[in-house]
Amino acid sequence: MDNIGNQVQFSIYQTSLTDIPYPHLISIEEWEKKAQSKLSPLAFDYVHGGAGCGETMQKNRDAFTKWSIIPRMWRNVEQRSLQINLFQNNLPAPLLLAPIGVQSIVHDEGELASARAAASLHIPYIASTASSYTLEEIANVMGNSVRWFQLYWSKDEELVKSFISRAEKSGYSAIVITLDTPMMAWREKDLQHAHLPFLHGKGIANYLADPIFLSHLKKPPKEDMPSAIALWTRLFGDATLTFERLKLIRESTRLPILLKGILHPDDAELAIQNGANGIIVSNHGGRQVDGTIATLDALPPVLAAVNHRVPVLLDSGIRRGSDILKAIALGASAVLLGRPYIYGLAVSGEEGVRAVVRHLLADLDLTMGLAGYRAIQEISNDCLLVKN
Ligand SMILES: Cc1cc2nc3c(=O)[nH]c(=O)nc-3n(C[C@H](O)[C@H](O)[C@H](O)COP(=O)(O)O)c2cc1C
Ligand SMILES: O=C(O)C(=O)c1ccccc1
Repeated sequence: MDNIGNQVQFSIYQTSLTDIPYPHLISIEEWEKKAQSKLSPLAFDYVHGGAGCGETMQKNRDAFTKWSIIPRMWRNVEQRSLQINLFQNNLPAPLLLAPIGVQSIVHDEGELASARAAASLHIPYIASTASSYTLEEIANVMGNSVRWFQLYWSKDEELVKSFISRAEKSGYSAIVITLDTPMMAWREKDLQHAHLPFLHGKGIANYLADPIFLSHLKKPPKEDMPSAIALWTRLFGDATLTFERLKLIRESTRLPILLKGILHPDDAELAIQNGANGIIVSNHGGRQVDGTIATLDALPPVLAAVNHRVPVLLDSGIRRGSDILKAIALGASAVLLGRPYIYGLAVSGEEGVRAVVRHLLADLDLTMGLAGYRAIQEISNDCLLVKN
C-alpha cells in the first residue's frame, strides 16, 4: 500500500502521500489543540476568542453546512488550476492571509514568519496596522511577493496618511480598510484576563515606529511605555467615521482600496459609491458584534447589490477546502484565512504557517476536482449548491 501511496500524485501542493508536511497535524482542529498546548491561556484566548458568547463564531461555521455541493462526474479533471487574477495579479489560489494584529504574542518571529510563509507559496499577505513588526520589516522579508496593507483608521488623520505613505513606499499594492473595529468589542475572555494585547510580545511596534505617532510623545516609548500605550488607546479608532470620509484616502492614494467588514448590502452600495475598489464580507471572525449574520449568509445579498462592479472577498470561519469552494460558488472572488494560520505559527513558526496553508490548498484542489471542476473560474452555483 505504501509503495502505491508513494506514487500517488494527489495535489499540486503536495507531491506524494509521504510528502505531507506535519502528517500528525492534518485538521485545523488538531492544529488548534496543539497551539493551545503550547500557548499561555492569555495568548490562546486572544487568538481563539470571540465577542460575547461566541454565537457569531458558531454561526459562521454553521452557515457552510447549510449549503451542499452536488458533484459532477466524468468531466476530465486530471489537470487542475487554482489560479485567479485579482487586481491585475495572477495568484496561485483564491486565498489570502487575513490581517492579524500583534502576532508576536504567539511566536517571537510573529508577522515575519507568517509573511515569509505566504511569500514562499506566493500567497498574498495582508499586514495589520497593529503588527508587532513594522510594515517595512514585513515588506523586507517578502521580496516581490504580493502584500496588502490593512488600515485601522486612527483618530489622527496625519497618522492615517503616514501609514498609507509608508505602505506605498514599502511595495504594498492594496489598502484594506477595516470598518468593523472603531473600538474593541465586549470580549469576555480578554476581559477576564484584563488583557491588553499590545503589552505582550513585541506589542504594537508598527505604531511605535511611525514618525507621526512618535511626534505626539514627549519621550521615546522605550523610556516611557505607559504614555505610548495611553496614546495608542486614545488614537486607535475613530467612531465618528462615515462613508464620505473615505474621500481623504481615495484622494491620497492610487492603490486599490478594499473595505473589510461589510455585511449589509446597503453598505456595499455606499462603499462603491464612495470609491471602494473591493469589498471584504467579514464579521471579524465573530470578534466584534456577537449575534451577527454569518458571512456566507451575508454574501449573496452583498453580491446582488455589488452586481459585478468590484470583487467581493469573504472571511470568517474558513477551515476546509469545501468552505472555499462554497464561497466561490456563491460568487466570492477569494477568501481570507484567519485563526488557522496563527495556530500554525504558534506550533511551528514559518513552517507551521506554510503547512496549514498547504493542507488547506491541497484539500481545496482535491475537493474542486472531485466536484467536477478543473479551474476556479468554472465554479458556479448552476449545479453546485442547494440550501438545505
Ligand atoms: C487574533 C486576531 C487578531 C486580529 N487582528 C486583526 C487586525 O489587526 N486587523 C483586522 O482587520 N482584522 C483582524 N482580525 C480579523 C481577521 O482579519 C479575520 O477577519 C478573521 O480572523 C477571520 O475569521 P477566522 O479567524 O474565523 O478565519 C483578527 C483576528 C484574530 C483572530
Ligand atoms: O483582536 C483583534 O481582532 C484586532 O483586530 C486587534 C486590534 C488591535 C490590536 C490587536 C488586535
